[in-house]
Amino acid sequence: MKKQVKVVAAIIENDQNEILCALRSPEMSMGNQWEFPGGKVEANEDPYSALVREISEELGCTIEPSYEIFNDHTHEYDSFVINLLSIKAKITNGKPIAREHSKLVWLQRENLESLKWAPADLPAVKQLMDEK
Ligand SMILES: Nc1nc2c([nH]c(=O)n2[C@H]2C[C@H](O)[C@@H](COP(=O)(O)OP(=O)(O)OP(=O)(O)O)O2)c(=O)[nH]1
Repeated sequence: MKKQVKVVAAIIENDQNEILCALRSPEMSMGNQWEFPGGKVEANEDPYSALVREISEELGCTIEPSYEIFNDHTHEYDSFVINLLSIKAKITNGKPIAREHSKLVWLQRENLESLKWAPADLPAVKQLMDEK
């Protein structure tokens, strides 16, 4: 059976209604694809704590999650199965810095589809584009 991983991803929106998109660096697995920043949920960790931890580690800022799952999607890659939980969040302290990613951009919803997203993210991207 393929390895199963639970991943949380932050949909961070700013006051201009732009969404933070992050480009995975070539050194990361699934390099050069766009994602919502986040990472794997550790054992005995709840998704919201995992999200706050991952964003602090990856982007060096503090977020407040919305405490509801915006999109829950399971996608089968060639080598593993991902359960991706996308959660909306606001930055409460600091400014995001690409510590691990190649690039960070803020995009309006209608422009999200111009990026090459990790396949597991497409349902969340679509849901975001459809909601406004
Ligand atoms: N953070 C994040 N990861 C995503 C998204 N979509 C998606 O398929 N993934 C995948 C990429 C990675 O294989 C995994 C997340 O792990 P991670 O962000 O901790 O990445 P990592 O480099 O530590 O992973 P790995 O090399 O140890 O496998 O989920 C997304 O929107 N955000």
